[in-house]
Amino acid sequence: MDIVTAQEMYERDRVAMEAAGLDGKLLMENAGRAVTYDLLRHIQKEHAIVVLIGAGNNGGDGFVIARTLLNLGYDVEAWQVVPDTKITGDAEAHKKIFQASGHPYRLLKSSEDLNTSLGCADVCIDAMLGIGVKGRLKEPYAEIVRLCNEKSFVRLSVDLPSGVPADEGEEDFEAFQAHYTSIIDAPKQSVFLQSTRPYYGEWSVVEIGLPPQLLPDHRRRLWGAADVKRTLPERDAHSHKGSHGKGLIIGGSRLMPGSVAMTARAALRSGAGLIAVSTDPEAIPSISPYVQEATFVEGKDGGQVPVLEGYDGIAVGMGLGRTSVMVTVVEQLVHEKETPLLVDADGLYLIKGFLQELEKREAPTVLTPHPGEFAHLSGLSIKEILNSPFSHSKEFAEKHGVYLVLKGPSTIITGPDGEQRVNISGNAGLAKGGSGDVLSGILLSMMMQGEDVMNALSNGCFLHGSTADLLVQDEHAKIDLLASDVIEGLSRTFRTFSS
Ligand SMILES: NC(=O)C1=CN([C@@H]2O[C@H](COP(=O)(O)OP(=O)(O)OC[C@H]3O[C@@H](n4cnc5c(N)ncnc54)[C@H](OP(=O)(O)O)[C@@H]3O)[C@@H](O)[C@H]2O)[C@@H](O)CC1
Ligand SMILES: Nc1ncnc2c1ncn2[C@@H]1O[C@H](COP(=O)(O)OP(=O)(O)O)[C@@H](O)[C@H]1O
Ligand SMILES: [K+]
Repeated sequence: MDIVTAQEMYERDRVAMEAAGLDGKLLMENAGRAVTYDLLRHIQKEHAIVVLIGAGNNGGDGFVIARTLLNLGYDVEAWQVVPDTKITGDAEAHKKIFQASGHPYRLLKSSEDLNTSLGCADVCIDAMLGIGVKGRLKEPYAEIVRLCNEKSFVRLSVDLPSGVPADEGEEDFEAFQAHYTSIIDAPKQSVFLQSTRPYYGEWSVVEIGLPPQLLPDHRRRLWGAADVKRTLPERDAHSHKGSHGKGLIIGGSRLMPGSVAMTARAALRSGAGLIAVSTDPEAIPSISPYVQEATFVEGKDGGQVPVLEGYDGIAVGMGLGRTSVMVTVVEQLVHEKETPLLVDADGLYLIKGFLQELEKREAPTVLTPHPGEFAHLSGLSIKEILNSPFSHSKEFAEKHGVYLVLKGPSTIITGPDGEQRVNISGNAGLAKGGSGDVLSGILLSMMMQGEDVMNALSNGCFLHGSTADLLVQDEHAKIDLLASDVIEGLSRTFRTFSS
């Protein structure tokens, strides 16, 4: 499913109208009706409903929604919150159809009148502003939004919660706090940002009849279960352990043995053929009982710098520490151009001095930072990253020729050519030490088994998160879930996808 900016959404509508001949009024009818039937899941027949209608096309959707609900026999009060002169174009056409259907609307004159009406409502449908919002809300919207947010009714938004910007990069806003948002055609960037995501509440996307083949491809997609089903490599009946990748994991130290142990076990649970671990010899006794299938490699001259040849993929950084020996290891990895490389945790700190050289690697380089680590790598502040994760990820990945997995509740995976995928599986049970180590193991394993790196990374992120989601449905709560539980839960997720 495509993820769009406001501009890209207007472009999709324009293509539908100009290239496919879909009339704007028809699109609005489609949108309004699709949203109505979606919202009905949250409305009961005995509910008193208020529909708030704003000045633009989002308000036009509101007239369609109010008409459809009234035609279906629901108890609806339609409030136009701007003067008649503000309702123009397709929205005005739908206002006329609404009136021709014999339905009355109320015009906002004072906020007291509206407040009385809101006081009697069970459900409030916000069709005030959508992707056309610019800057902070002006009156009367700002006051209405404040009134609505204080009420105890169910708040449902059309396309976007009014006031929420569609695009990343906007910091200064005030918005309707929806319990549920019915998104028209495609999720906007703000669905995935830390600051704007909470305003949407739960959400889903309704289809409005745009012609898929004609729509521009912005190469920014939400990666879902259907994509995983379509692209997850099948295990060939005639395969042997060498067919599924021989991986090397460099990490762990005397005081941090657990991280590399989890990465190795997660890689094996995700299908890697062979896993070798290069770690501090003192850490081996605590790692080996946890991953009996792994082997251990000794560095050159008995030291900690391993031989890097002979692997299908290498992961470095988990629990590695930041000593000068490790700088040498990372430097050699950067110069070892032919093996796919994944860098996480301490590895990300150590690789900063070699960023300019990554472009020269022939095999894929994957960096998996959380926002704090990305701030260190990029020199940006965490706030800047959280405000504009799409553009900063893209710029960084293109500049350094790397795959970037920017982790968080919405994880953004960016390729060196700027293509982006977003994963939203997972839950706050993953917000714990070790979750990232498990993800690294899964990603290493996926990269060794599939040819397409973007698919491998997107599938790995999805499987990691959806395992956590499955686990909190029955066996665990978000509070007690451990990273090691996710490793053991992978079997269940893989069975779901291979059945
Ligand atoms: N064919 C299509 O395009 C389809 C579009 N569809 C629907 O249309 C929506 C987009 O419609 P849109 O472009 O009319 O924008 P929308 O969000 O309704 O608002 C525009 C109004 O907001 C006002 N305004 C702006 N900022 C403001 C502020 N800070 N504070 C106060 N007011 C502010 C602005 O005022 P102005 O700046 O012009 O004075 C203008 O009057 C989209 O989200 C979807 O729901 C569907 O029907 C499918 C087909
Ligand atoms: N609130 C959350 N919702 C969904 N996924 C989350 C959440 N918090 C963390 N995660 C996921 O958990 C992992 C945490 O990785 P990371 O920050 O590197 O953790 P650590 O370094 O502690 O192992 C990432 O895959 C991230 O996407
Ligand atoms: K809205």
